[in-house]
Amino acid sequence: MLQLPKLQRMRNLASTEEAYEQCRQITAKHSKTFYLGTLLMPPEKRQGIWAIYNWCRRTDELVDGAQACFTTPETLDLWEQQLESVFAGCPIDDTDVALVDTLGRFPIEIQPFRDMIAGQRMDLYRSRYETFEELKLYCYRVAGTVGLMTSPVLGFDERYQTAPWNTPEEKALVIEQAIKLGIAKQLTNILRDVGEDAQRGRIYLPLEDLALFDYTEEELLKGVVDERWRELMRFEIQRARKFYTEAEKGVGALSIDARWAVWAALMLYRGIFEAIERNDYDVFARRAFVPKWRKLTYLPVAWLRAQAL
Ligand SMILES: CC(C)=CCC/C(C)=C/CC/C(C)=C/CC/C(C)=C/[C@@H]1[C@@H](COP(=O)(O)OP(=O)(O)O)[C@]1(C)CC/C=C(\C)CC/C=C(\C)CCC=C(C)C
Ligand SMILES: Nc1ncnc2c1ncn2[C@@H]1O[C@H](COP(=O)(O)OP(=O)(O)OP(=O)(O)O)[C@@H](O)[C@H]1O
Ligand SMILES: [Mn+2]
Repeated sequence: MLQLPKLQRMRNLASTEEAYEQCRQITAKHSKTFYLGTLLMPPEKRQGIWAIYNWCRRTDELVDGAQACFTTPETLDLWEQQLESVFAGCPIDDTDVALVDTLGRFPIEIQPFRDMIAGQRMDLYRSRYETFEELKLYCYRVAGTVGLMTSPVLGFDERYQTAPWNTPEEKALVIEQAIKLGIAKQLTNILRDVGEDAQRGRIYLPLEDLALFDYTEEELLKGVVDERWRELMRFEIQRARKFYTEAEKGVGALSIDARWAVWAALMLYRGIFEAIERNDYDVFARRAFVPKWRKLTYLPVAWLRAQAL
């Protein structure tokens, strides 16, 4: 039996406040959009999101970051052991201290975290997706899971909780909508990063879609932008927008003090599609992003949307 190196707990771990500050810095550094979103929610909830964001970022960096070339399946096994330790209340390193504290405050389950690691394992051995169903499983694992991780922190509106129509089926529907928001954002991320991923030999767009528009893998890897490519991108964006539309129905079930943040993060991320369209679908030569001034115009609209159930 392969003996994995034992988890080595760091000696003097950070205090809880120091650990949350480290998580805040990581969130602010890696994602302006999500960081801005967390500032729109109450302190205890934003700290919990920072702790979850940091864990997700560390998980993603294992396969997507600078140390990815050293990452093996055994690395992810060790990372999963560390996760089990955190859920047992035993932090291994500094930022684990923040996640352990968050787990003590909110009813968060471990399975979505395990599922995200399973998604990262897919990135270790897969660089193509034949069908949208295969891609959807990947998107659930790396992004739909984030909706499941964060929903207990965001909380649910009491009117929604006590409403007579709030049947188990209704609750399941809202969970589905949380997952769909994650999938929608991952699909957005995939369309934004087609060029970046192609440079690493990765194509997330389903090959069945490329064939539909008579566009080849080789042309994608070369960054060919023509009418076939634009048609393919319009098709992908249209499908991804449907996931946002579904997810929007669930935002109203969240606590009112978290709805502004989620509406803002939803609109800011979906705004990347308009940036791709403004760039005439050239995601190879130009990174699509929402300029800061435009992000700010979304905030009052997100606030208004957040007032409605
Ligand atoms: C405001 C708020 C609630 C933010 C959530 C922040 C959070 C914990 C995000 C985790 C992001 C992360 C690092 C995941 C690891 C894998 C990964 C990279 C996933 C993709 C994210 C993109 O991150 P980024 O923009 O930094 O990408 P680059 O690395 O720079 O390329 C993903 C696209 C996943 C994002 C998924 C979500 C934020 C889940 C959204 C769902 C909810 C908040 C549930 C809402 C509930 C209902 C009922 C609708
Ligand atoms: N991975 C990246 N590669 C190239 N440029 C990037 C990258 N990430 C951010 N930028 C640049 O940072 C600026 C802001 O982009 P953007 O809003 O996407 O930032 P971000 O932190 O990636 O936000 P989010 O991760 O929430 O999308 C833009 O100029 C964008 O080109
Ligand atoms: Mn980013």
